[in-house]
Amino acid sequence: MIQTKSLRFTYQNAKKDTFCFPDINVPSKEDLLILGASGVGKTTFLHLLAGLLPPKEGDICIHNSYLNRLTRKQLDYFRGQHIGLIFQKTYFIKSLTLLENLTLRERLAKKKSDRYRREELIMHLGLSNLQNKKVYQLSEGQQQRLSIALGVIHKPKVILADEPTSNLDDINCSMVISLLKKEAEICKSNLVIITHDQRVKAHFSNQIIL
Ligand SMILES: Nc1ncnc2c1ncn2[C@@H]1O[C@H](COP(=O)(O)OP(=O)(O)OP(=O)(O)O)[C@@H](O)[C@H]1O
Repeated sequence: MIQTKSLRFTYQNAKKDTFCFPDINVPSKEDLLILGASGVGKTTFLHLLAGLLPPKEGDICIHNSYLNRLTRKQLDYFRGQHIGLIFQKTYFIKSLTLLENLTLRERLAKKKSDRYRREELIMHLGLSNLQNKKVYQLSEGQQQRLSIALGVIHKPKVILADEPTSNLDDINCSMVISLLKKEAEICKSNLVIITHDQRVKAHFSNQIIL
């Protein structure tokens, strides 16, 4: 469950006015697509939901925890445990294998190593025959699927994806959306996607425009 109320944010030293974001209320296991023109503040909003930026005013409540009331340390812990972030560009450790990157992500989330979960995820994402390859040996599309795996390996309560399809052709765009939806279903998570990719609209009934 994700709820925000009267959320406002200003970048330090920025010329732009304060961002005022609409209130959202996403019940457990539901999805939300956030659309909007370039520069309107989509990534900023996503970073607020992830606890990466502190709001100037307002509340962000995720599964009964108010992010704006947590200390920095509590917030880092909460994010590691409960938030799955999928960025447009993911920073892997390219000299490690796909499997080693996943194991490392589990450790950083302070989750128990779960071999079954790793194998399940690798299989769902069609990466089984690549698990021992170094990341630099993977194609762009394979790296994109690994970035989804890294975002959801720890079964987060909320999956936040920033423009996950913008560089993809139509076939890969549909595949990435259905993989994200499937993982959200398995993890019983909320899936929130921000995009200006109009192709994604058809896949989500719950949408807002910033
Ligand atoms: N760290 C920062 N400091 C100051 N201003 C910033 C910072 N990050 C973003 N901005 C500004 O805030 C505005 C919103 O940026 P944001 O990245 O949230 O937009 P967006 O809707 O995600 O855009 P796009 O679709 O192009 O990725 C932009 O005008 C941007 O220049």
